[in-house]
Amino acid sequence: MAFQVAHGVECARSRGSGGHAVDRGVGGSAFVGRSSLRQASRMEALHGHQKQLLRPKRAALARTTVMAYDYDLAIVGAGVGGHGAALHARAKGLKVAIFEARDVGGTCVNRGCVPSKALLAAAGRVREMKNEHHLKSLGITLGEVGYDRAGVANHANGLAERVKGNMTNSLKALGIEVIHARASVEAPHTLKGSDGKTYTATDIILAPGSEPFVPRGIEIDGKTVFTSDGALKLEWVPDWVAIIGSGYIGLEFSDVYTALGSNVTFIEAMPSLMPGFDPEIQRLAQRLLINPRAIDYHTNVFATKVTPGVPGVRPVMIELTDASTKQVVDTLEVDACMVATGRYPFTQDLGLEKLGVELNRGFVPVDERMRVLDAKGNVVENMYCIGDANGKMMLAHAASAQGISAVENITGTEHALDHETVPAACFTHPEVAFVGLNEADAKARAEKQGFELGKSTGHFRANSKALAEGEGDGIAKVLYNKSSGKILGVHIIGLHAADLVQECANAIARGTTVKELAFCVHTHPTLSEVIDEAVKSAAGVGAGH
Ligand SMILES: Cc1cc2nc3c(=O)[nH]c(=O)nc-3n(C[C@H](O)[C@H](O)[C@H](O)COP(=O)(O)OP(=O)(O)OC[C@H]3O[C@@H](n4cnc5c(N)ncnc54)[C@H](O)[C@@H]3O)c2cc1C
Ligand SMILES: NC(=O)c1ccc[n+]([C@@H]2O[C@H](COP(=O)([O-])OP(=O)(O)OC[C@H]3O[C@@H](n4cnc5c(N)ncnc54)[C@H](O)[C@@H]3O)[C@@H](O)[C@H]2O)c1
Repeated sequence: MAFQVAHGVECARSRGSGGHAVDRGVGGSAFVGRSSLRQASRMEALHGHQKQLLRPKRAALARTTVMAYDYDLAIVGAGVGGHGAALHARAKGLKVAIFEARDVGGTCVNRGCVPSKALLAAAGRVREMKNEHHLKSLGITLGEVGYDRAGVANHANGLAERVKGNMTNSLKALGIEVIHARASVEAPHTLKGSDGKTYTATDIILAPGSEPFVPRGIEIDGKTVFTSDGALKLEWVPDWVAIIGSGYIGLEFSDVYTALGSNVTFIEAMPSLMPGFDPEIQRLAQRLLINPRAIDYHTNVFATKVTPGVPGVRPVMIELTDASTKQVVDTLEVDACMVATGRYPFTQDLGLEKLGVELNRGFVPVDERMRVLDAKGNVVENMYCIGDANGKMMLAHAASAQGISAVENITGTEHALDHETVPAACFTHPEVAFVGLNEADAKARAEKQGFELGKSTGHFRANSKALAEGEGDGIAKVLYNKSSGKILGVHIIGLHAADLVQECANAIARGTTVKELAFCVHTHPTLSEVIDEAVKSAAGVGAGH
């Protein structure tokens, strides 16, 4: 490790004040919290990072630090953010501990991305096999299609367990100490565990994630009124389910429920469904994901009171209040109600006030390098916050990218993640995905910076692969700067949009122009040619299959 290498001494292990393993330099001064040189070089060799041994920040510390810390890095929360940070820190040779109060893998693995995608995969197949018209167009006939609810639920929950196990094993295999306790900040460099112990570290990354937000007036009973936490268990498939909120979670679950035979009623506070998406994509989504399905909706209304029911005895009652007039306008009676109204940061008992930090609607304020800021806007030294808890972007891959970024900064390489290059996807059938600016924001930027905004569209209906699959619905819209050719945003709805958007995210990240992308050869016949069509048309490059 840089620390020991800089001193040219080998370290011996001893116990620190908190009862944790610490390393002491044989020369007498305590270089505590550094893993042994042997261990470190094994890890460095393992990950091919030897060249980073002499990091500027660590080398400087080596000359001055005599503080005794248990770890180089302590991470609070072993969700995808904390896990990503831990693996990268270990690859960089740091001695790492990670605290987890509940389940390794956090929301994404146990109550989010993983089980929801498993449900969507099973439900999607049911939808496809029940679509006689679609199958007939491919020349397929099928008998009656059914599904076993418990089997579908087991698929989702079994997968979550498996991924959780893999993540736990990966932490242990790399020598990362997993501490099963809730941790809170006690003082600089110091955490207090719910196990009663005190832990110290040179740097601390907070990654406590988020929990479902339930608006006032809504009573959750976990059976007839539930959040995504309850819905993912798929304990029953209600005949009629109201979904409050038509964001990512609401949309994905409307896909699952309608495929499995439920009727869905959306309740959305904003004037249109899917308010977070580009308006052109919204309109197409309405045509593909809402209108042909057993879905009705109420927009511009809040669900102000929800009273649980008793299945087969009493319905769930939902009071609707007009968002403009604030008058109660309707009461719905349904079998079940799913609340998908966003998530709140899980930061209440973190103890950050001890360091002068003021939470912003619960979110931990950070700068672009993920460093925590105090109430005066000053950096709190050695304290970072990543993932859902900082509110920059509530996505799994954003959380782990922020974790890696924080570790880069901790180990002396200045790094700021460009969130405009982070793609997002909603895994409905077909999928919706985007990266960068939406059209309104791109227009505003063009006006402000004085360039002409270009817009070019590729169509799934003109794509051989999509047509071969019988899935010719959808578009890919590319927004770009007409002077520089640089891509500002891409919005896709259509088959495998979530995979297609990656090429566009990479292009934005690298500053690739529409012309450069148009000269990159796209495989035929693949869905990637939908992007090819859009960028070729933008760049004035002839195409044609
Ligand atoms: C239904 C659903 C589907 C989703 N699907 C997707 C998707 O397809 N793609 C996508 O990108 N994102 C998806 N998300 C969002 C994604 O799950 C989150 O963005 C991601 O989990 C955030 O990661 P995180 O590490 O910040 O926090 P979390 O995953 O919430 O992990 C935080 C962890 O910290 C622990 N913790 C909290 N406080 C403490 C403490 N004081 N001490 C010790 N441990 C603590 C918690 O127990 C938890 O395990 C989905 C979310 C939901 C709810
Ligand atoms: N595929 C994915 O990447 C994915 C999937 C699921 C969740 N997530 C993440 O999880 C987070 C939470 O998802 P979400 O769908 O709960 O939140 P969201 O913010 O995407 O959508 C919430 C919706 O609820 C509406 N709403 C809020 N309060 C309301 C009320 N009282 N009555 C009626 N409507 C109301 C909002 O207008 C909004 O449209 C998101 O930020 C998302 O990033 C991502």
